[in-house]
Amino acid sequence: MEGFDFSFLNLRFLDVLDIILVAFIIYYVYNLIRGTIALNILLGLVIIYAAYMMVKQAEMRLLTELLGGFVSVGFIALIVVFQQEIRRFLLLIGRNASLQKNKAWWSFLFGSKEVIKNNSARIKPIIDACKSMQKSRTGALIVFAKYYDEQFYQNSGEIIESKISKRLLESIFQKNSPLHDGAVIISENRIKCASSILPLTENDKLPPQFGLRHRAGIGISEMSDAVAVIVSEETGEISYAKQGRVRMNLTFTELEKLLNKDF
Ligand SMILES: Nc1ncnc2c1ncn2[C@@H]1O[C@H](COP(=O)(O)OP(=O)(O)OP(=O)(O)O)[C@@H](O)[C@H]1O
Repeated sequence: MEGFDFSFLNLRFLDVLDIILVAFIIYYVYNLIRGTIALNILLGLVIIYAAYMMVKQAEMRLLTELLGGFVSVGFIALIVVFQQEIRRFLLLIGRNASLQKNKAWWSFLFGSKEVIKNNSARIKPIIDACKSMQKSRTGALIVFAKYYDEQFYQNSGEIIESKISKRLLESIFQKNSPLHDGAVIISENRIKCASSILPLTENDKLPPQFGLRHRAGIGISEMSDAVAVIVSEETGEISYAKQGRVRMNLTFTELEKLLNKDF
């Protein structure tokens, strides 16, 4: 029996590598936009492109002309529509490279146990503040930004530039405080600013009890490399938003683990 003839494929090692790298990029981009509104937009664009290819094959001239118009400006449209995702993608690549370097040096100099101890010391005041705000049903939105875009965050907020402290966090979010509305932004191990107004997510599949605070936390995690911790004023529940996805009803052990990983 004759076998299949694959000689027409004429694959070189570099072609295989090429395919693996493209698959890796597609997987990475999919992971980045999974669960966000960007995935729907991307699907829309893929459908338009597939329709264009079909009408072109079928030689339907009017439709080809019409859809061709979209496709020819496709690259620019992609940049405009996915401006925030591209920005997040580039930030992640850049930040990951430098963070990995720092972590490696830190472990080399002080050993990995020291890293964990150091992280716990940083995170403890935040966890303690969340515990106390949960108890007193004080709503809070705390954003941990790996890259601190000063202009963006401070536009609407008040500059704080302070060491992270439980009492400071509690006082900011206290209902009578003039700074309690909006988000506190933590970056580079400091409370950078408070009362920051963030972009709201447009995700329409969120639980109905999610109001503006949750939407703002999820929104910032969609458009940047930041993660957000949300303490609900209504229920005291702790939620955690990362890359546009949200984990609800966290215990403090879970919150500590997540912050240890991401912050
Ligand atoms: N764009 C925004 N950026 C940051 N914070 C915001 C924004 N919009 C609203 N907030 C904050 O959310 C608060 C209103 O929260 P809302 O009750 O709508 O949220 P929620 O998600 O239902 O949370 P909760 O469970 O705490 O009620 C405002 O007082 C303000 O502090």
